[in-house]
Amino acid sequence: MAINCLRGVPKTPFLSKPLIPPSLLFSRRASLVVTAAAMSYDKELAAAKKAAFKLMFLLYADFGGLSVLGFFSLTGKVQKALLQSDVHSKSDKSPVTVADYGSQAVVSFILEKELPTESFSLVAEEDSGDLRKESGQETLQRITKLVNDTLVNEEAYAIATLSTEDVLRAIDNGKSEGGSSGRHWVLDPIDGTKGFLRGDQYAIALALLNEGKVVLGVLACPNLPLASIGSNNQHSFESSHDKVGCLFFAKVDEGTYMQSLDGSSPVKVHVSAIENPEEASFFESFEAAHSLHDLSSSIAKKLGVKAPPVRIDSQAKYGALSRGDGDIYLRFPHKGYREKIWDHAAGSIVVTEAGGVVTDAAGKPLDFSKGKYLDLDTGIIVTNQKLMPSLLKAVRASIEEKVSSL
Ligand SMILES: Nc1ncnc2c1ncn2[C@@H]1O[C@H](COP(=O)(O)O)[C@@H](OP(=O)(O)O)[C@H]1O
Ligand SMILES: [Mg+2]
Ligand SMILES: [Mg+2]
Ligand SMILES: [Mg+2]
Repeated sequence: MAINCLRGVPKTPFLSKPLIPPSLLFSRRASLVVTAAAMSYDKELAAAKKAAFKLMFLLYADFGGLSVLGFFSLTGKVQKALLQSDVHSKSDKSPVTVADYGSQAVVSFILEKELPTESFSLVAEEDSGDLRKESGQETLQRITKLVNDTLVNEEAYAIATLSTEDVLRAIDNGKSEGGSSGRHWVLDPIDGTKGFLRGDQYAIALALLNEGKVVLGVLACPNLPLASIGSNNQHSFESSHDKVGCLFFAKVDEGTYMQSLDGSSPVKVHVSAIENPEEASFFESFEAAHSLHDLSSSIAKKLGVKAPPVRIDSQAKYGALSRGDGDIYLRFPHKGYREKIWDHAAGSIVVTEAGGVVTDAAGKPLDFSKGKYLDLDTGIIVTNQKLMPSLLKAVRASIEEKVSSL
């Protein structure tokens, strides 16, 4: 497997925390240390992974013929074809499917059930507006069936079949505005809906914010091969016979891990160690409407990157970068577009905990504390620590050139 990784599972953080020195006892700092030590986010991570794995099994394309999962393989394929045909248009003309709504309802429902003692705040992409209209009733029925089918084996939740009203409520849990205080879950139920519809890459992206900082992220990429997707490997993932389906997870200060669907142990992953830009490769959106491909080309050229861009959808780019499949991710939306936190929260912690750096085009860290939008300068750039200084220089020079040519 061409992945830069060490085998192993995360250590229990409690064991590695230092004892509090007596001089700090009863001080404000001591209480902060205690609070930090108490925040292992183990329960939260387990709940987030449970929801993401459930959706992966439901949505993934193929699993390389593993006999033990043969049943899932067949139903998954049929299920996915049905879900891909069920597409609607939102008010901003972007697509939304029964899978987007269903995934949001399932994640919202599982988090609430798994973490009953915590106050629950969720900032998520979809809302129930269109589903409450007369024209949305048929779609709502299909979403409700999908959610019930997904939760059917959850006897521990002691739930009867969910009604359409239960499903609408679960979707609307995602209406929180987020912000700089308290805890907020951030969810993109299907990131890269266009990739999902094409049979290419997409992700279920779930993160937890605490006091405005991302402290945990889970990125499920049902179509991402376990093997590296390097620059010479731009195939249709649907037709690949390699094993597909990767789940990345990260907690603050504990590194990033990748897990497959076959029940094997998580492996620790790292971003690439490449220092020479000539050997580097870069990722960008498949959709030219989502990122200025000409600006990325100009940056790559200035930097000396020789390989052609690897164009893939969704936060699978962050996942692939976190395991060293590529070295740089460039994202420059067209003028006027405002980035949303759910498009970057999970991906950014997956990359930073794997040793990478995520900033805006001015080199500032992304600020997730301002509500549902990211307030940033021009674009988002991601790479390893070694390449960042020269990348930032190339970004500045290319942007200046672009501005002076207008
Ligand atoms: N004009 C635009 N510019 C930049 N991003 C856009 C965009 N329109 C939509 N997007 C965002 O791009 C995301 C997909 O990113 P990528 O291009 O990396 O696949 C979409 O997520 P959803 O598919 O969850 O709606 C959407 O939030
Ligand atoms: Mg969308
Ligand atoms: Mg998205
Ligand atoms: Mg989405």
